[in-house]
Amino acid sequence: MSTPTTEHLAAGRTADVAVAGLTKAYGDVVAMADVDLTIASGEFVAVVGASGCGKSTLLRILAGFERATAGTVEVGGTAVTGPGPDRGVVFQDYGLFPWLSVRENVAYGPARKKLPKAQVAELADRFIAAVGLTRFADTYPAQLSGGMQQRVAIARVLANDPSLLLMDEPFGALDALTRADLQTELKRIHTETRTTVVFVTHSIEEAVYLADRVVVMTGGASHGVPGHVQAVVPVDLPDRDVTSPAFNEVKRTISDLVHTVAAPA
Ligand SMILES: Nc1ncnc2c1ncn2[C@@H]1O[C@H](COP(=O)(O)OP(=O)(O)OP(=O)(O)O)[C@@H](O)[C@H]1O
Repeated sequence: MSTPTTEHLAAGRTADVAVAGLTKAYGDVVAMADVDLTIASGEFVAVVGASGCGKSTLLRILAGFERATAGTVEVGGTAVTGPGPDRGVVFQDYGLFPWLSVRENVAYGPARKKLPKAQVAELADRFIAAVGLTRFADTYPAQLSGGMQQRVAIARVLANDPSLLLMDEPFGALDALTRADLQTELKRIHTETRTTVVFVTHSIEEAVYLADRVVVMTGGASHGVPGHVQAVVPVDLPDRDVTSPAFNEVKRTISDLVHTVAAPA
């Protein structure tokens, strides 16, 4: 695979996020209650927590796929009332169009915006290069490995120039080496674009490696207490050496918080 291009990845749009008093109930079950969270423009925030604590629910509400039962969500100062092109979403399953080539998948969003053809082609090529897939631009998703398909999914979302990138376990289905590669690339892309990122993961190590701050959620229906934010941990490390004592100290702090059992309401 070719080395990803670090040039020409111009800073994209970026937005702050304000979540206040967010509550989501499914019938009688309150999945998540009273979540407050502010994210600065350009920040990378990871969300961790045990299964069922409401991580994906929070992300889906930010994406506008679901409406909150109570509370408010603003992205870039505008209330979220549904999905919008200002927010790009990457899931664990790549969600590519199998009948389109890599280039056509990445060009899809810009083409729908009716940008001039040359600009669409330039955008597609730039983001395909950014994820290291230039040599594969004319191949189809079925011909690519899972890691390569997820690179295409990331390029496709970035080509739409979102101001907020929402990622739900995007590397969860990948083997450890591919996952590490994509983490490094995402970190580099974030450094270059400064797009605000909210990244849901089960891996505390991945969260500490990638994020400026880690939101720890606890609770959930099976705990008898709604999912909520237990703590927000800043990752104040000069580098992200996963073997360093400082890195492991932050991991331990977060792990202890994840396993905090909230008192039933
Ligand atoms: N469409 C739905 N209908 C009913 N309950 C739901 C629905 N979606 C989510 N829930 C419930 O809301 C709670 C939070 O779910 P959510 O998927 O957000 O948790 P999560 O932290 O992302 O879990 P996981 O780590 O397993 O993906 C769970 O108890 C879940 O059963």
